[in-house]
Amino acid sequence: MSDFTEESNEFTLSLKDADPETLKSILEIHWDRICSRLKIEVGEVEYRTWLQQITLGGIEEDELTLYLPTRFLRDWVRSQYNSKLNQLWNSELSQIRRVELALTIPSANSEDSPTKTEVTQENHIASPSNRANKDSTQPIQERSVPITDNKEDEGSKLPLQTQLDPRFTFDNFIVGKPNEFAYACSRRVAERPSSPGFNPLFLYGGVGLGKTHLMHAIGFELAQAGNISVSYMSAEKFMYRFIASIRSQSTIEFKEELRSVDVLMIDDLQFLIGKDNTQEEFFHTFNALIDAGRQIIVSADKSPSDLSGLEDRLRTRLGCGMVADIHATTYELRISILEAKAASAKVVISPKVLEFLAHKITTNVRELEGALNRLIAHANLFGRPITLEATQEVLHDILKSHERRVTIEEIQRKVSEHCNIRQTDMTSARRARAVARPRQIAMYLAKQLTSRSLPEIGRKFGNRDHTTVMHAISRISELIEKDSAFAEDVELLRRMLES
Ligand SMILES: Nc1ncnc2c1ncn2[C@@H]1O[C@H](COP(=O)(O)OP(=O)(O)OP(=O)(O)O)[C@@H](O)[C@H]1O
Repeated sequence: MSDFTEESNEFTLSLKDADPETLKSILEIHWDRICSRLKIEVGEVEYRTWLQQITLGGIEEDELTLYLPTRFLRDWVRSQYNSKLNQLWNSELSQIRRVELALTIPSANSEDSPTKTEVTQENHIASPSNRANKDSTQPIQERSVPITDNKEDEGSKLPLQTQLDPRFTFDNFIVGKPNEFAYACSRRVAERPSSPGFNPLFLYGGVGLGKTHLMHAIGFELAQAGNISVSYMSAEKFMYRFIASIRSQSTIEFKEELRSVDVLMIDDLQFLIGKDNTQEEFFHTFNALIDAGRQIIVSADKSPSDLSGLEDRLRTRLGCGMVADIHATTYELRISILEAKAASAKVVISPKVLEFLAHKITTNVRELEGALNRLIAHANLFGRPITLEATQEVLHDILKSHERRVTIEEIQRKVSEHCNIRQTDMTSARRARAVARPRQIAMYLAKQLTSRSLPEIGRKFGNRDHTTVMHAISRISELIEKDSAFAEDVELLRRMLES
């Protein structure tokens, strides 16, 4: 960092003279700052959908390369964010005059083969999000990322700024079994902050299930109610600001500012695990606010009692108010969320596509939303209807990461459920069409989705001969050819099983 002059926000060292390691660090620092700005400018959801997957490449003369994992993403980023990326890079480093967007894994003969000399492993730098995971256990003093995300030191930037995302309101939060309790508690706090029993409000649950959304919704509701000062920040931001205030000798102002708010919201508290000094500071702030009758809202990925690594006294106090968990989404909730989001984007998407997405992307709502946004953008960009085929093509990379091995038993169960027959009929001797046809479908899918041989499949279906399996496969293939409704049904089953 010695060759970085903070005042001029420019590197005294010429980029072309820098050794690869230094060059890498310089670009990483700037990329971190650009990403922070992009997040604010385009919003968290847009950022995660389109820009998070960008990785930093090398630089040649005045041209910097950024990589994207798929052609579609690259084209989209090129069409929507090219000038923004050029402008941000140029304002960060005036020596960069052009940003080139390329595909991550260039094949030797592809039209996307990089022409730059710098496309080497050595110069291929992970995106800040990837690196953040790796670095999360590193103490702040050892980080190479600057603790400010602006030219000014954060510590001298008080008063605190609250960045609430206007899209995260109660109105567009879809309520279902897994989140109804957390939603009700959040509503209650928004209506009557600092009520006994609800202070602090501790929201917890897995990644991307709506904790931040609910916190912002509470913040908006309270801010709209009038004279209430609300401060929202991630635990990470809290730490950066705290450390920056130490550096700029403005800790007293920082503390006073924090303690003057009516409502303090700290997101992703688990980040403070292992950061003892920041935890201590947070503990004092927490006590001062609660004692003064102010409302505190905290989110984390685990309940207070499971947040091992946080000091006991802090965990105990965090659990003293209302602790509300958000469970993993159910299929029904995912469908409702997709329907609501498609409706608000004023796009008609067939129920089959929504069902497919809800079956396939089960981990978190952020991913589900990102997938839907991508589909909508694709449909708008190319004027093509959103069919199941288009969905699979456009979401290729997302779907791939959700792929898993399917067993013959799962196939039998899913097909039985779908066709309304008993699972035992998959292995029974019954030959009535109502059971024989689903059994044939299951055999066909077993051949498609598993690596089992025909005799093995036969054995799993009540010790049938391999010729019976062969007959089933050819019969189903024939029907798929002839009957498009039947083909669609089998296709839906296949995609559900792959989810
Ligand atoms: N029930 C819901 N209704 C509508 N949108 C939702 C719902 N749950 C989550 N989302 C959306 O999913 C995205 C991710 O939610 P959010 O950022 O609140 O998750 P989180 O639990 O805070 O995740 P993290 O653990 O990563 O901080 C947001 O865009 C949010 O609007």
